[in-house]
Amino acid sequence: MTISLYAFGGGQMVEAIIRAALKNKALAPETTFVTDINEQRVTYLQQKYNITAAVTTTQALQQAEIILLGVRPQDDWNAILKTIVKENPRAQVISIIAGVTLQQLAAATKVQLALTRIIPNTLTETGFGYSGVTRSARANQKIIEPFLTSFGKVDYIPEEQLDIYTGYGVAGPNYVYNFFIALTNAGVLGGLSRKQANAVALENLKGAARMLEISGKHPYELLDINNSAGGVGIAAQHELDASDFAAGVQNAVLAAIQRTTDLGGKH
Ligand SMILES: NC(=O)C1=CN([C@@H]2O[C@H](COP(=O)(O)OP(=O)(O)OC[C@H]3O[C@@H](n4cnc5c(N)ncnc54)[C@H](OP(=O)(O)O)[C@@H]3O)[C@@H](O)[C@H]2O)C=CC1
Ligand SMILES: O=C(O)[C@@H]1CCC=N1
Repeated sequence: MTISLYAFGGGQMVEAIIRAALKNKALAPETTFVTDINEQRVTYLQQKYNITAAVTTTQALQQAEIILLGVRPQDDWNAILKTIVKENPRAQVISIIAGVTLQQLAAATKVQLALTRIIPNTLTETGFGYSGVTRSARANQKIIEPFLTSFGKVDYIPEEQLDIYTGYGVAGPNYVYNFFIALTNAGVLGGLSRKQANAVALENLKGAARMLEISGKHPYELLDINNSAGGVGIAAQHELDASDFAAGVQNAVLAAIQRTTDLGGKH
């Protein structure tokens, strides 16, 4: 069964959500509406997904079962919330805005909305990737859950963990993409073609993830299997241990968490 949706902001994340939810039949094109201050985005979404991506469609907003707040923390979500209170205060309102708390969202209106805060992952179409989710007391899990699970796995977490989830989990693919680039460049540096290096790295990435999943072994145990005495693997391990590799990744995650909190705190 599909649910009607009205999204404010039609950027990268909303597009990724809609693409997966339409594909998984949680949304139907005729009851999916997106509004964006950027008219080119509206036209693009309309043409690509056959949805009604209109600049103003008050009736659609009034009838939407779920309203998605898809703008950035720096955008005027206060004004959007006021519009929702005026047009459809009974809808389930889902905010994907990084860092902005339920309390901050609630403070923007006098009426208590059925608010849920989620931090979705751009891996929407893969079936992988967790959304961190925190519901307010008025949110209706039965209504929102089929929609949420149509674009990823759902992890209900305390709100104080959402910023950590954002910097670590949702920005998570960024760290993996960076590792992939570093690794494939190493293959090319060693003398493989770009095509070969990409193919080998992708298989290793998928295979190593699967090994971690099915073996139940700690990664140190898996490293033991790969490192023979006085051999190749341990020579590489020595260089990695002497480098800033681990600290670099950890500092990047901590910076992302801090940035999430800072962005929310600005409001
Ligand atoms: N990308 C990601 O991986 C993730 C993003 N998020 C969250 O999703 C939200 C959107 O991020 P993302 O999609 O990457 O950003 P984008 O910049 O791609 O999208 C935001 C869109 O909203 C538009 N916009 C701004 N103000 C308004 C308004 N008042 N009414 C309607 N539209 C408006 C912007 O237009 P214009 O550009 O012209 O200002 C832009 O098209 C953010 O809050 C972010 O924290 C959460 C999890 C992951
Ligand atoms: O960069 C961003 O703002 C989004 C939020 C978390 C990951 N990407």
